[in-house]
Amino acid sequence: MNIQAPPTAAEAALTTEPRPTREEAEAAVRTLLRWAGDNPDREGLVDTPARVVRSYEEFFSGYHEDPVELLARSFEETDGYDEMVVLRDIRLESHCEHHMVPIIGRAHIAYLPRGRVVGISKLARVMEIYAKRLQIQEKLTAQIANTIDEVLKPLGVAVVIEASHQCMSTRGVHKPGVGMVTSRMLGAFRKNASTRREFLAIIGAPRAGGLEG
Ligand SMILES: Nc1nc2c(ncn2[C@@H]2O[C@H](COP(=O)(O)OP(=O)(O)OP(=O)(O)O)[C@@H](O)[C@H]2O)c(=O)[nH]1
Ligand SMILES: [Zn+2]
Repeated sequence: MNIQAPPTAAEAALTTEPRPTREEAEAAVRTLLRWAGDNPDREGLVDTPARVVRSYEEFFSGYHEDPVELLARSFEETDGYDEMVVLRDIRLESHCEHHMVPIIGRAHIAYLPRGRVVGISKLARVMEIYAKRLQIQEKLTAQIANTIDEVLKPLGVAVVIEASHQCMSTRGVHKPGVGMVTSRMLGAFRKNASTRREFLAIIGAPRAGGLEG
């Protein structure tokens, strides 16, 4: 089952191209090193293309994982627990799709179970899968909420992300300490103001700055 948003025409076109080999990826890093003005053959840089490619495997591992499969295992034995479940302050590390530099912050994920609950680590893992792709924060927020909603079919889902974008702090406009806050509220969290307020009170006020660490 694939319930993710259908790929755009541009994404679909890219996925039909064969994945480059490791050697091709390393050669691309070598080109960037030369373009930056350095000598890729000097001692300190000779292993850098291989290191960068290994880092990319880690940063972008989310393209090879399926968040739907992850959430498939859920539990019914909850003695009728029907209150909000909130995972607060989940460390978030992603990369912006415009500049390929880090987005660092935290996510808060909540849902209102409809009979079934899921292992809490799985909510953080869903976030990880989408975070380990090239992202904009709005899309990341929506993807996490939509996947939980469509697989678990709870009474409601809420996702809030607070993050700082290194493309805004270390380059371009150079504004460190700026926090971007995005949210996606579905079901009861969207329709019912008191449910939303309860969630927002639990996670506390967004903290601008102090997100880079
Ligand atoms: N909405 C949104 N914008 C983002 C996100 N990450 C980066 N951006 C912005 O994407 C925009 C890309 O703008 P461009 O003008 O194409 O690129 P640029 O010339 O590098 O822009 P500057 O960053 O302003 O120097 C910038 O305004 C970034 O701040 C995100 O998660 N969400
Ligand atoms: Zn960026």
